[in-house]
Amino acid sequence: MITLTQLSIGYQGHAVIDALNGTFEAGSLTAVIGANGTGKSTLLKTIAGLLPAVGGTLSFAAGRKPRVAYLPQQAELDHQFPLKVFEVVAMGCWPATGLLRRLDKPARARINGALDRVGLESMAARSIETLSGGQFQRMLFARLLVQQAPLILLDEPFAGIDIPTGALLMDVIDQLHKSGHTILVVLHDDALVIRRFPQTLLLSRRRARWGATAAVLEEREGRQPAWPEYLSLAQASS
Ligand SMILES: Nc1ncnc2c1ncn2[C@@H]1O[C@H](COP(=O)(O)OP(=O)(O)OP(=O)(O)O)[C@@H](O)[C@H]1O
Repeated sequence: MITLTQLSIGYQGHAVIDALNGTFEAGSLTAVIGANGTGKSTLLKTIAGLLPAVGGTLSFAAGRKPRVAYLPQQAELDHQFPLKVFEVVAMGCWPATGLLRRLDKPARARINGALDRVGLESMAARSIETLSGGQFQRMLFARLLVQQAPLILLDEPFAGIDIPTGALLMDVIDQLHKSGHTILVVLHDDALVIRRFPQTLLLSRRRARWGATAAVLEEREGRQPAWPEYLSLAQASS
């Protein structure tokens, strides 16, 4: 679905990370992990087309970029906009219906079904300014369900979210994965990555590791000593 060839990403011509090579296969579910500042959000923004690549190429299957649904970190979103929950979820229909076309019955049914799926059926008429962080994220996931974009990019979707909401949203991600969407998710929770993400891209300042999650994490753990050196010495001298 997406192939990166010697891709350098960054800002104003300065690379944050250089020479990324690899492929996100069609229908894959990949966790993008790494320490703070290693370029995870930058990579998603570049794939979404919001940032130009600093160098190298980003190519898409069939030579055409698919429709993309991109969810930035919550902090980058405006929660104060004067819209109702239903209206935000209905935006997911725009690629199919156009901006000004009235929503037909099947479209309304899709929107209501998505609100139901994320447990917001009773909040359709609520103003989005009144939503909690978890409710806001549920609403955005309902829009993803309506949108049905082939490529889905999620930047830390569970940050600041309560556990039941996180579990529900992870199930929605699984549902989208099973129905064939290609999904990249930036995460900081290794336990979740191991349990639920078949593929991992680990970004670091030196080089990226890419592949089956168990192999990528094993390689990373393998590089770290089990105990810090000073502790081993202290034990040896006691
Ligand atoms: N608009 C910008 N202009 C210039 N540099 C930026 C900009 N946004 C981010 N950076 C820098 O690019 C680097 C990568 O940032 P990015 O947000 O992609 O990291 P990240 O891996 O997503 O980090 P985190 O886990 O903290 O969210 C950082 O050094 C950051 O300071």
